Amino acid sequence: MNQLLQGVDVYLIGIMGAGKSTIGKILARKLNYRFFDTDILIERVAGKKIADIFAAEGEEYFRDLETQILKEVSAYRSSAIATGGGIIQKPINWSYLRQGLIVWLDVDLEILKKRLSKDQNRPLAGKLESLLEKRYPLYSQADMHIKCSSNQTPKQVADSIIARIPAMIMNKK
Ligand SMILES: Nc1ncnc2c1ncn2[C@@H]1O[C@H](COP(=O)(O)OP(=O)(O)O)[C@@H](O)[C@H]1O
Ligand SMILES: O=C(O)C1=C[C@@H](OP(=O)(O)O)[C@@H](O)[C@H](O)C1
Ligand SMILES: [Mg+2]
Repeated sequence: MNQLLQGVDVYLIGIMGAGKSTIGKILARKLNYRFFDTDILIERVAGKKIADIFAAEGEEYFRDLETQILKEVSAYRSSAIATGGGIIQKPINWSYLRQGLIVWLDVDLEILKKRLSKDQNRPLAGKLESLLEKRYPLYSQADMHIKCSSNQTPKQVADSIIARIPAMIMNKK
């Protein structure tokens, strides 16, 4: 698999709660890749939780940090990157995402609502439905569309991504 992959990076995109962070970590382990999570790196650089960055500095500041971090991680090969749900909003971010394979984790709204109901660190969770509607056409521009059902475990989702990667790479050539 790794020979087939040739170090091509895998970027996970999708709305908050889709499983990018959870599945990205598993994917990296299975592929023997590095794992980056843009949100974790933003929190590390800012020295505070995402909710606190939004509250103190605002969304624009967060988005600028997000682009800076994305640019930095895009310099590495052989990595799986869990992005934040809003990364697809800025056109410049696509120039970094396009350096690898872009995988969209698509999860039904009812499942997302359940998953996010107790989370305190997603300041935009209240706008889930309108964000999903607005962003859907952007997520649709991914190289791979993974429709996740409610009974699939994160490991199963990671395996279905891995199974489709070789064909994706062939298509990109
Ligand atoms: N396939 C799955 N099945 C069940 N729960 C999941 C699945 N993927 C993610 N989760 C759970 O949903 C929540 C959000 O997942 P997370 O990976 O943080 O999503 P994202 O990074 O896309 O916002 C977490 O509590 C995680 O454990
Ligand atoms: O959808 C969004 O705009 C956001 C999603 C979050 O990441 P997850 O998608 O990992 O929850 C995080 O980047 C921030 O709260 C903003
Ligand atoms: Mg995440």
